[in-house]
Amino acid sequence: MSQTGIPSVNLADFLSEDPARKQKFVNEIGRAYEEIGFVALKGHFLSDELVDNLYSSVRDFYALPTETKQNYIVEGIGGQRGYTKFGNEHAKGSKVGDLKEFWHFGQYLAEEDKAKYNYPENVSVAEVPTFTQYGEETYKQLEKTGVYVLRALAIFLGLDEFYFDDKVANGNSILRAIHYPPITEEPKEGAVRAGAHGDINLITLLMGAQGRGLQVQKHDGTWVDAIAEDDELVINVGDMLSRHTNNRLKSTIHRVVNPERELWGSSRYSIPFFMHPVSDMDLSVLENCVTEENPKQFDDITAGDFLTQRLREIGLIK
Ligand SMILES: O=C(O)CCC(=O)C(=O)O
Ligand SMILES: [Fe+2]
Repeated sequence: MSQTGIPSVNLADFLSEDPARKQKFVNEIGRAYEEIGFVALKGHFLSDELVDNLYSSVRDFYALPTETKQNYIVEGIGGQRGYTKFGNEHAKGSKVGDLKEFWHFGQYLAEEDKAKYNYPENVSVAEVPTFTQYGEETYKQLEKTGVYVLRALAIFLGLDEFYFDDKVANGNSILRAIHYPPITEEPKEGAVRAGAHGDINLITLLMGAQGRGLQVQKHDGTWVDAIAEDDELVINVGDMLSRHTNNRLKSTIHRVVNPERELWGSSRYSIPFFMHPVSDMDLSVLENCVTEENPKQFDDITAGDFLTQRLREIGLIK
């Protein structure tokens, strides 16, 4: 167990040559996802040095004047690359904007694949070149970590181990560097740093859950803090994977609460990696996840159509 009731797992078990250790990881993460939908994971591919370097360039970027940051807003792509300003995104079903600004890095395609996927180009920050560089390195290491997590889940679900590999290769994943600025006055209409929501994607790998703030809702409706240890990523199931598995794996509602008043003056930084498949992945419920007790719960849809629907619901596409 990590500090808070979110089960801890170690990817080194899955990567070991010992089949019993590998299966132990599969069982642990699978059971955790059938229950709380979250784990804290050690043994990932990010070095401490890369994490520190990325955070310091993230801080440098957000310290730029607002007008400079706004030069990096890309119109017409629902905030999928570059900068999104404070208050723009709200949780599905909520009317008040979250108390955050963020930046999106997207997939790094080889030149010859660009026409096939038609993703928006990544944006470089002239004032903080290291932000661009460490963002790309982190994107690739988190993507690699995510591929192994999905392999473990494929085994757990009784699929071929490599079932997800070609669905996430060149996928529409997003690395989001978030800044929750200091709170200067009583937030309007109960606005919080991040309103209660489920993530849209297959799985989310979150750097930066070390401080208090992130809370996860249990089946009984109560909230528990999710606080990771220094070397842990918090990894949760998103709505795409929950749909595909007919809700056998749970996309659990979570939020980021405002700190107590004494701590209003401090920022929170966090960096989730939203792992998406390619847009044409069929998210239709897997046959082996339909049983008499759990009949098919979701209509057939592709990942691309599901994403568009959800970006509208959270205010990123008008
Ligand atoms: O800031 C965090 O810890 C979590 C952010 C989050 O849940 C999200 O952006 O989807
Ligand atoms: Fe989230």
